[in-house]
Amino acid sequence: MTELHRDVAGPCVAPGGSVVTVGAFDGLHRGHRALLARVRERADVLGVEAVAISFEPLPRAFFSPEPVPRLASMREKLEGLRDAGMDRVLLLRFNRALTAMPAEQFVRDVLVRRVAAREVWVGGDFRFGHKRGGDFALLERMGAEHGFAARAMPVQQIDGLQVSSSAIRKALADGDFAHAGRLLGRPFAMSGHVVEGEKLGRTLGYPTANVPLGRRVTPLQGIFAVRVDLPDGRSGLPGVASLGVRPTVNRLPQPLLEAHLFDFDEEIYGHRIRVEFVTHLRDEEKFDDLDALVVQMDRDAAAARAALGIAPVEGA
Ligand SMILES: Cc1cc2nc3c(=O)[nH]c(=O)nc-3n(C[C@H](O)[C@H](O)[C@H](O)COP(=O)(O)O)c2cc1C
Ligand SMILES: Nc1ncnc2c1ncn2[C@@H]1O[C@H](COP(=O)(O)OP(=O)(O)OP(=O)(O)O)[C@@H](O)[C@H]1O
Repeated sequence: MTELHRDVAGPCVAPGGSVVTVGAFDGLHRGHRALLARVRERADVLGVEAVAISFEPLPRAFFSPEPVPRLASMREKLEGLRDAGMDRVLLLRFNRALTAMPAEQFVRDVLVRRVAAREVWVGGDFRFGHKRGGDFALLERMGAEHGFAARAMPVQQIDGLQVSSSAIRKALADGDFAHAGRLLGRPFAMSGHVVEGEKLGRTLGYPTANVPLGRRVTPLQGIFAVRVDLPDGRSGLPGVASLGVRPTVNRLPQPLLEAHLFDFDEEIYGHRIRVEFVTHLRDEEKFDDLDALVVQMDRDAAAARAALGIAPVEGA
């Protein structure tokens, strides 16, 4: 069981201490996973806890006047950190108080007092604390004083470029799913619970599993060929999905993910599904009427089948 903490007060790890890493960890890309694997490995060698310290909301989103798209929801991040073998996750509230905290105080209060760090692993260019005043050199200096070792993880690169959450957001915004997948080390996907829709989709010939994304700012918009995993273990089910505000029917205040699975006729309300994005087919459009929308949905479904390498429907 991974333990989760949301505040900075008081010690929380076993007396032996911990091997710890710190960062935003949005998307858990190849760089993050290499770092977390090293933390797990070193914690096993020392016989102590493996701890990840992260922040919510994402620091970048806290500071940006523009909405910053997220690669993963908070829940997906926590699941990913657990799957990477973290014994404990400190998910600190990224608020004014935390941004005002000088780097030295973060080291003393959080790394030393709260998680009793024996080793701290970060990427070599990692910055932290008020006005990004803390860097690797500070960790080394303060580690010598407080009895922990600062360790720099070699930067993970693909095609000579540093793997980063920002680079993945950009690749997705450009529709370059292949590049995003290379940086992530797996295809980009979103998970969520299926809720009931207006049931108009089935009258149009395209029943959809509707997955609300809450206030999450998504890095994608449009119509996609997708593969869907169900909680019962069935995976890679082919389909076509729309992620948008549905301007034709009734414009929604928040984007909704809707997936139509091919040759599938089951109730999956309430199930948590994972939608993997394979190809961006087009942007969302406002049609004059539902007939025009259905003509386009037929084209989308055919294009998605082709993109997924499945035979076209007879007579279509
Ligand atoms: C393949 C596909 C393409 C879609 N394209 C658009 C679109 O371009 N514009 C739009 O307003 N809605 C689009 N939608 C959303 C439909 O309007 C929506 O699925 C329909 O209203 C059914 O809603 P319901 O699931 O709440 O019944 C698309 C849906 C699918 C499955
Ligand atoms: N490519 C990488 N190789 C090794 N470590 C990395 C890499 N990218 C990030 N890290 C480290 O992982 C931790 C979490 O990184 P964080 O999510 O804050 O940054 P990021 O992935 O570079 O995202 P952003 O693009 O938003 O800055 C930090 O310690 C960071 O230095």
